[in-house]
Amino acid sequence: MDTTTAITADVIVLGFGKGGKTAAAALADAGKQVVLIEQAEGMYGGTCPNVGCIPTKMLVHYSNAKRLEDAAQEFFANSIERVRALTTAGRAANFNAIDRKDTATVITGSARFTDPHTVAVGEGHDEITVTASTILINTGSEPIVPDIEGIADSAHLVSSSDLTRLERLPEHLVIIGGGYLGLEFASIYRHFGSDVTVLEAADHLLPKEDDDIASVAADILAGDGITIVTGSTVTRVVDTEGGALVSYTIDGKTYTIRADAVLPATGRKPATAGLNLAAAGVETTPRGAVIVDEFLRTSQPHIFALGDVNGGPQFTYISLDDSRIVLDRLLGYGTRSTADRVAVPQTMFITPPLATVGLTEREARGRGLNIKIARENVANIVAFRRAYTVEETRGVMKFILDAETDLILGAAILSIDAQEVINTIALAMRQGVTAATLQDAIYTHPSTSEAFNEVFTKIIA
Ligand SMILES: Cc1cc2nc3c(=O)[nH]c(=O)nc-3n(C[C@H](O)[C@H](O)[C@H](O)COP(=O)(O)OP(=O)(O)OC[C@H]3O[C@@H](n4cnc5c(N)ncnc54)[C@H](O)[C@@H]3O)c2cc1C
Ligand SMILES: NC(=O)c1ccc[n+]([C@@H]2O[C@H](COP(=O)([O-])OP(=O)(O)OC[C@H]3O[C@@H](n4cnc5c(N)ncnc54)[C@H](O)[C@@H]3O)[C@@H](O)[C@H]2O)c1
Repeated sequence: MDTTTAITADVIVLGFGKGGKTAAAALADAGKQVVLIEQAEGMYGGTCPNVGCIPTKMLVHYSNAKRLEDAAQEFFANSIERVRALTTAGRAANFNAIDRKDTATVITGSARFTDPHTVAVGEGHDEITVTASTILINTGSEPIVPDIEGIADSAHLVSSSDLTRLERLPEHLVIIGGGYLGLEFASIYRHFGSDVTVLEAADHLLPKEDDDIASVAADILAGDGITIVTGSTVTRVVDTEGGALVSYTIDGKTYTIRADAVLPATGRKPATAGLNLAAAGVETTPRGAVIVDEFLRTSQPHIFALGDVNGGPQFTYISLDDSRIVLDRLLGYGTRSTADRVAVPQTMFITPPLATVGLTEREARGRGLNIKIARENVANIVAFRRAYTVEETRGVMKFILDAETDLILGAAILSIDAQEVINTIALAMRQGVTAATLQDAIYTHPSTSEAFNEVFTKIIA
């Protein structure tokens, strides 16, 4: 007897990520029958509000609020509890925002394709199949656990998700990889009171940034007591009664450190393994990313891929922008594309945060551009009084300017409020606003934007 439940819809959305949920809501509001399939109840709303941006940024906030007299473990546990409250509320709001619509349904279970128009959830008697003319893949990405002897079986292995809900503050956290994720957690856990070691394979930290910016960031992290070991190859993790022993080599010499918790932060790969994309005829790269064109169409024109799963930059706002492109194609004029993106900023939420946009000096010189460089340390920018009022004068601001047109080609801002003011710079770059205009603008006082009144006069090259 066939007990499979078969549903027909207009649109299936696989995964509750930023792009998928935004598109699902808009399509349902436009009268389409939408089925959104999410594999885990704990992930309604996707990575960002549950185990990504939101809990980590709340942990940045709490870890920075900790005073010397606060008991580390108690303060940490209270902070995690507040994070749990916020993520729980967010999850319910996200679920209701879709499932309460008359034309939308959320199904919970892991989805896999059975043919180009059909997706199945569950097994045997519990199987549900959904067929639709349009399918959006928005299954995100998952951490890469590096191929290091003993790491996968270690009882001390933790994921980034674990670090947003741990019950006990680790005494010593070892982080493998000094990228966005690794350095944010290094900063958070160090401020809560853990000893933190970052083992980075590259010869120096933040190799994509200019050396002058990377070295200020490295000095700030080291000044906060984070041990950063660059040029290191982690070879082995061995569990002992006293914790995990993590061995690494530098120039052929082996060192071993003890850890309560070991976080691999060596990148995230698109989450496509369980989707049975072959049944849909959807092609992937060797890394498992769904191959898309600039309109986010896959090798099957009725199937789109949004967010981390399509191998683009792994940021929530990129997934959101992906939804704008797909919605424009499904409900609008079909002209919007990834090629429209100019000056997309990013922020690493260490303390203070490092926000960047556009070209680095190295990239600009590599392209043979005629540039000038404005740069000043935060502590030396007299107009930046806000930094003194909040007692955080660490950092640097750097701008790469076109020497002929005075247009901004790139920026690196390592300072308080960097995550905010970088958006002004990105807007200026998109709108063709010159450095002189930003320098002469009226800003509120005391504010971080005021630094622009001065920093553009600090031409160093
Ligand atoms: C710790 C951390 C901190 C971060 N901080 C920031 C930040 O500050 N700012 C920022 O912009 N970005 C940040 N990011 C990156 C950001 O979270 C991601 O780029 C973004 O969430 C990706 O969204 P998405 O739409 O691609 O999918 P996701 O939000 O990842 O959602 C995909 C969903 O699909 C589900 N799924 C997977 N497979 C299946 C299946 N087979 N069937 C059904 N459902 C499935 C998953 O459970 C998940 O809920 C952070 C990431 C991490 C891990
Ligand atoms: N604030 C944010 O926007 C934010 C925060 C966290 C994560 N994210 C997103 O999540 C993605 C994943 O972050 P991530 O930090 O894991 O990846 P990443 O690619 O940013 O950094 C990985 C780092 O690990 C190093 N590495 C790789 N293999 C190694 C090894 N075997 N041993 C030691 N070091 C090794 C790399 O040199 C690199 O520095 C990022 O691309 C980012 O887009 C964004």
